[in-house]
Amino acid sequence: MRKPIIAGNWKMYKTFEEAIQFVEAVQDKLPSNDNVDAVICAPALFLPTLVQIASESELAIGAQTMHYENEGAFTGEISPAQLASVAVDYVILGHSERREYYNETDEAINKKVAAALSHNIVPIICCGETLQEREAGTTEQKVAGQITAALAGFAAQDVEHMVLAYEPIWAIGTGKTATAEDANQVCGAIRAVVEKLYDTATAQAVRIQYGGSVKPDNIEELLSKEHIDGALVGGASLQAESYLKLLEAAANA
Ligand SMILES: O=C[C@H](O)COP(=O)(O)O
Repeated sequence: MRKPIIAGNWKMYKTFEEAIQFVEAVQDKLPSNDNVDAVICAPALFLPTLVQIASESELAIGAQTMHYENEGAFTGEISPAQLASVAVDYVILGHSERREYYNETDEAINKKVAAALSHNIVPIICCGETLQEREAGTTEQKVAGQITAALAGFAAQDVEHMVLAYEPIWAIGTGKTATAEDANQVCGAIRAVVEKLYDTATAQAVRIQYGGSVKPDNIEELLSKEHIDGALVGGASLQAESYLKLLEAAANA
């Protein structure tokens, strides 16, 4: 049985003060991490402070992206070594917004996954199709290609500690959620890709999140599906109350 993982992706929202208030508000109310892993991926600027505040709780802090080099002349970037030096536990890689606005490629994502693992940072690797791709019937082909590229060169024991996230691009921030059946079907297809690349045990161990307009009122149904092991959540992770509701639902799934 895979433990659910709920990761909030705050994107470019919240001031420093609001971020601190959020972590202080949730940290004593988290369900046990025997039942759910709780993660907040915050703007990079806030990471050291949030890690420090959350250190006594079961809330894990993650970044939203990073470079694959440990250091160098890359103005504005943040390195895996820098994230590790402030004890960040997770990093989102290959989010569709990074792919679209910052030209992040499958090749760069693969290098970032290797860099994250080398610093014991858990990568949350995103994949997902556009509306046109869904309508053209190429969803599974698209996500299989993205996942295969991201995992190139890794051993099974690396993969079982990664988190994969299926986010249909047309469902992000739009209020349009994929039906639980559709989301489960694509998450199942991703698991089948992992099985084909590795073996059944690895495919059964890896956790696959769904993301795209996940809210307290749809999380239960999504998590009731066989292949959905959690959620990568934007909007509904910004308020302490709704984030806690998502965690409760996952802890009781
Ligand atoms: O990383 C999170 C996703 O982009 C989903 O965002 P959303 O929950 O606001 O649709």
